[in-house]
Amino acid sequence: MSTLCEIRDLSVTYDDQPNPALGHVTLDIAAGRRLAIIGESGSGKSTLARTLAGLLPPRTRVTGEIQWTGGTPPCPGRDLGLVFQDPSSSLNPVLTIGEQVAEGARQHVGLGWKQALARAQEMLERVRIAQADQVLRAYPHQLSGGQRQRVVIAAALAAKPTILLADEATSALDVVVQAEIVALLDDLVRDAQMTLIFITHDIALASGFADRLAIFKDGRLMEAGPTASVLAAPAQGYTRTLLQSHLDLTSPPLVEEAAT
Ligand SMILES: Nc1ncnc2c1ncn2[C@@H]1O[C@H](COP(=O)(O)OP(=O)(O)OP(=O)(O)O)[C@@H](O)[C@H]1O
Repeated sequence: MSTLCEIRDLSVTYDDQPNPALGHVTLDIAAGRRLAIIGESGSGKSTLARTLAGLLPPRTRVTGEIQWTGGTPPCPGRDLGLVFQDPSSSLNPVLTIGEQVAEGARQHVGLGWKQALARAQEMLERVRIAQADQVLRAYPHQLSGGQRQRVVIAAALAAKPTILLADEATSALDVVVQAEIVALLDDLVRDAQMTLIFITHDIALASGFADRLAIFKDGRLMEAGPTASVLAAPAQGYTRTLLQSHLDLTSPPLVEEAAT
């Protein structure tokens, strides 16, 4: 298993803030695997995502190191596809779906419009949008929330990035659509052998498909490890609380001992 990136003692403090949003984070991200970054609101998950994508606001103070295999950080949109929580705000209401999905391939791969539109249709088919040829000509408001998020994923994949970073990508969707989108992401990254960084507050959702979990609280990495090890023997009381808060009479236990 090769390493995509080594994060060492990373601290990030926003310009107007006295305290760091992330403090002394050390974490390895394995290439071609699925890492879930888990934490409650304000724990620093999106800050980590922005740092990895090179999208922090100006004057943010960053200390520590991020070493990327290959030396240079990935270019967002080209090497690193981004999917955020709210598909409505990721899509431009006055551009067709085709234009928006094709844009990444045009801008980052240098395809002409005709080829980029063909790539867009291929991507819409890959994210299992029915009648992709017609959807190319549709506008975002003509689609459901789940379809819009599939479109955003298609746009993120249009330049064929090697990393997909999904920040609360399913949180705005209902539970059934959420499960479909997670299954889709899982299939897509397996097929293309991409690295998936899946950010969520939902440990149960993440545990279903991530290879590794990294648990954050108050800007600190509480623990990280293979999903099965973290579930079977959480090292931190906080992780145990997260796991136990997902146990109820209708869901199967995540922790073996909790079943007894
Ligand atoms: N642009 C910003 N300027 C100043 N402070 C910020 C900025 N973005 C985030 N913060 C602060 O940094 C801390 C971490 O926020 P972050 O968004 O990374 O957490 P999160 O775990 O992603 O939370 P959520 O799930 O609510 O998005 C919070 O205290 C937040 O208020």
